[in-house]
Amino acid sequence: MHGGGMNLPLVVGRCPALFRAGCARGAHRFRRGPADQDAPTATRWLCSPEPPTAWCRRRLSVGGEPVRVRFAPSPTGFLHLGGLRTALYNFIFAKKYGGRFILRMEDTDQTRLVPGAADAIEDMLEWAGIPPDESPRRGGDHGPYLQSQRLALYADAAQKLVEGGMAYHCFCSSQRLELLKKEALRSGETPRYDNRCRHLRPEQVAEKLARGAAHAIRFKLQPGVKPYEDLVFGWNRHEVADVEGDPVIVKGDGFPTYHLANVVDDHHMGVSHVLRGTEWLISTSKHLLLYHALGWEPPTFGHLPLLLNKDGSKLSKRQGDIFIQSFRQRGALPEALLDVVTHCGSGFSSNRVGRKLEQLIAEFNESKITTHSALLDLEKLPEFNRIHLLRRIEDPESCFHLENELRGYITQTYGARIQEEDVLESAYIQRVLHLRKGHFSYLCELVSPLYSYLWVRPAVPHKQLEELTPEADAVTSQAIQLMEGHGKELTTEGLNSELKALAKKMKSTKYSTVMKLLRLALSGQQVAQIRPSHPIQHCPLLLPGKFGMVALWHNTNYLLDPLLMLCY
Ligand SMILES: Nc1ncnc2c1ncn2[C@@H]1O[C@H](COP(=O)(O)OP(=O)(O)OP(=O)(O)O)[C@@H](O)[C@H]1O
Repeated sequence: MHGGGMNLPLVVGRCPALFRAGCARGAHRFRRGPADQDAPTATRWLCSPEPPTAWCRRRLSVGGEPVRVRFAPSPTGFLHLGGLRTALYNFIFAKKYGGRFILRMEDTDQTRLVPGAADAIEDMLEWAGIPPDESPRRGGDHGPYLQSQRLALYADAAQKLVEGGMAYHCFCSSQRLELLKKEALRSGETPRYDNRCRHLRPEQVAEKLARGAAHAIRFKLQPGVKPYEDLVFGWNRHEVADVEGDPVIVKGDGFPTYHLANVVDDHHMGVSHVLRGTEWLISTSKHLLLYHALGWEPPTFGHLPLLLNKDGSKLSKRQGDIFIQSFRQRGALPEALLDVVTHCGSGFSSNRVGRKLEQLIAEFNESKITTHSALLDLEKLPEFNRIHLLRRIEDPESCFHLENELRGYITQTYGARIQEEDVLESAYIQRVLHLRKGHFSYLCELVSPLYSYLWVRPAVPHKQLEELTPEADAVTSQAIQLMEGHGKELTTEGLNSELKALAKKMKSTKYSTVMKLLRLALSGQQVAQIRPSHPIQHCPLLLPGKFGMVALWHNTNYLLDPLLMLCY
């Protein structure tokens, strides 16, 4: 199975034989070769012909050079869950190894910039609890952190490459490039630049530059790419010159392309580990050629699996519904979103919900990151959010913030309809939060029509109550007396037996009708709201179903008002 190696076009992955034999990182010095001619769909695994070289092999520099990782989004849209996942892994990696987490904005594609996106991305990282140590907003020793402000560095690097004969000016028009592309497609080949301008004589180049001819700069791809060890994918080598034309590194507008800019920035910013999405795996050999040509030591690379939509497509900035801020607006908590992006596997020994960031950092293990991408599962978000809301309610400081947020929702939703100002008081709101915790997934549920009785008196027509029983007035006035008599000392258990006794005294009203009547009068609800799927032992003052509202109103000193209404 492991034969001798030669120039193979694509090298990705681990040797299944070794992997099965227990080598976790897969195939040291093995690479995937082309499929056999007679078995085109099979994969042959071949020995790597050359041992990996030291410069492409730098390991985690714990205790040595500081770990510096960067999250480098393009502000061509807002942060989405896939980006959040990659940012989180960078953050965790930095914190685990005592390093620094850098945010760099890759804003060189000026045509696609979205106003406000750069700021919004940084806002969302902060909101998610994974703030960068260095960033456009925070600054740092290796700034500026916006690529558009680092153009001189790219120009220097490009000039160095041109002067060293490793890059050249390309004067090909867009029409010619388009034609090349069309011809390739017509003959069933992969389009690639034919490297024509590589062969221009120096005087031809000088003449064109002198008359101001439009041009780009292309990097000369050299054969003989060296293998490198990816933290996730193991040994890799992509003989890029065999399949691609020389890539543009500086565009006609003077801005660098991703390939040059990220190499130059990672070098000047002292980035030790590049952890980015797998879509860049194929480009890494190209980047290593650039490092080599510039005489720089490359960082260690780790390509992270992508988050995919259910249809298998990559999450994209063009999908508004997966933006972090839209989840935030809908009431999702950052901890719940972190659960969503870590729950789909990879990087942790186990898949647990409800971990705090410190636990994620402690449990992170980069050797557990898998190579396969993960499908985004948003169905679990409400449940994750419920768990984290419950935790926040139990923490006094977080509960105080929730209280304020909920007060905002109440005034926004009910405004002038609020008759009793007490419902806005801290004690009352906190009480509601504690009584209902574990029963709602989003804070705004507490101001939904289902819960309106908590904030405004229900307007239940007397006639509707009488439809339940002709003894409606008698039942309600006796219930009032009962509550007045006991005051705050009435427990739910006590109330339960008292109401049973009350029902017995009635001529034609069963106990169940008494409860229905009170529920309707107090809440405006025909049916009990407590979700049977959730245990209610956390809510000692709320009995399942029928007693819920009575106990709540009573114990919040809000007691008899709603019942009194019935008397008029
Ligand atoms: N779906 C995804 N899952 C995991 N990581 C992702 C995903 N999409 C992007 N990333 C990573 O997030 C980082 C920032 O990406 P970027 O801002 O370019 O987002 P993008 O969605 O890829 O952009 P675009 O939609 O413009 O292609 C990169 O390292 C990228 O690999």
